[in-house]
Amino acid sequence: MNSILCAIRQLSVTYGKDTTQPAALRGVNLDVIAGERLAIIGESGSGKSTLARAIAGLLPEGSRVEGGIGWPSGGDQPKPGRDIGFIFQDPTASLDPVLTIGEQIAEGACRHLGIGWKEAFTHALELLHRVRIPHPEKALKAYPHQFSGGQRQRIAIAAAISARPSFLIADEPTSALDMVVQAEIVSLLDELVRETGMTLLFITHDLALASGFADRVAIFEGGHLVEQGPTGTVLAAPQTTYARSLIANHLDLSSPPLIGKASPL
Ligand SMILES: Nc1ncnc2c1ncn2[C@@H]1O[C@H](COP(=O)(O)OP(=O)(O)OP(=O)(O)O)[C@@H](O)[C@H]1O
Repeated sequence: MNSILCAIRQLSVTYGKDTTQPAALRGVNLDVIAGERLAIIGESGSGKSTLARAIAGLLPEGSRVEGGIGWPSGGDQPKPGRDIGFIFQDPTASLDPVLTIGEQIAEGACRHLGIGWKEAFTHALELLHRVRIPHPEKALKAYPHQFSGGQRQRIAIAAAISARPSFLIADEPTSALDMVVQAEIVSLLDELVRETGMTLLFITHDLALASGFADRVAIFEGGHLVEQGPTGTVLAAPQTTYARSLIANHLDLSSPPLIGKASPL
């Protein structure tokens, strides 16, 4: 049986000092299993990004946290950038416009893998090949504005995995991209995770997208985790009204999964 990478227990998060502010997450209990692909699904404001930030230790100062997040395999809270790679919705915001692509990808490797810049640039070049950026040697010296949105997200993925994290969190990584590019990015992530054995937490509001590759889904509504289970089971026999309505909406739209696996939708 696979081991638990991250054990979330009775986790509640409230932003800011205002005690009248409703909690963004309330009493969440969830295990992330090492090596799995777990999709976090819910509509806007349901607390998905808050969960991701809490796991990565990236909540803003002043956030009130109750309950806890444990890492049963031992050691300290994993470090973002080194142990946890993070991919954001908007690659333009996550890449620095004044640094070359090579510098941005090499930086993580240099800082966390204990290698020098020269070796880190070789590593960056390999990663650019791996995420299939055309003319990688040229791309190393180029700047983010010289690439399309989909290519920028590939570069952001290369930067996120540069320090060889064992846990990758992708927070709506495809929502700023068109459908075809979305499918390419999802299949790239799927491939990278399969090759490296990384654990993937994939946040999306798109159930059809998640159904194509996630092993398990966890559905959030209003800060509560309302349902979780193997993807096929939740889709075939949802237990809550909310999950049923999410699935029904997709059935109405006949929205196909974007990649791979047989779709129960
Ligand atoms: N930095 C912040 N300060 C104050 N409130 C916040 C902050 N970030 C999020 N919130 C609030 O917390 C709640 C949950 O937000 P969160 O971003 O986690 O939801 P989400 O499901 O990821 O939404 P989306 O899909 O739109 O990104 C929302 O009500 C949001 O307004």
